[in-house]
Amino acid sequence: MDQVFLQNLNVKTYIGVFAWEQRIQQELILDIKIDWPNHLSAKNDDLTLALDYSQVADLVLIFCENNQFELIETLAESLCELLRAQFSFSAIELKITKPGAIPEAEVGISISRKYA
Ligand SMILES: Nc1nc2c(c(=O)[nH]1)N=C([C@H](O)[C@@H](O)CO)CN2
Repeated sequence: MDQVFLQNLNVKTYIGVFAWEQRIQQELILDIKIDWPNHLSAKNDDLTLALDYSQVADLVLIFCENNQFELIETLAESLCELLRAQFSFSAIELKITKPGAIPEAEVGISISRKYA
């Protein structure tokens, strides 16, 4: 399946399990891959038939700015549901990296969801 992707999307959000984290916005890096049949938009050279990555980015940025979770897993699930409701795709892969969470490594989670 073709995909539309956004890589290294930098968002700011309230995220974390600790009290100090719940008072400050932190940076997360998102990599998003969404299954989308790109041949239709290509054939017609028509953005309305494409999955517009700008619209995806705007939705994700606004959601992150306006919501707060403890776990990045919860944010990931919520974002997949939000994007699926808006754009009706059949599958999504989402990776969230939390820079600076621990000094020794780059850490995060990834999820993959398929819909009927
Ligand atoms: N699998 C996860 N592990 C951890 C998370 C998380 O969201 N998912 N969060 C934390 C803390 O918030 C940490 O990032 C603070 O530095 C720890 N482990």
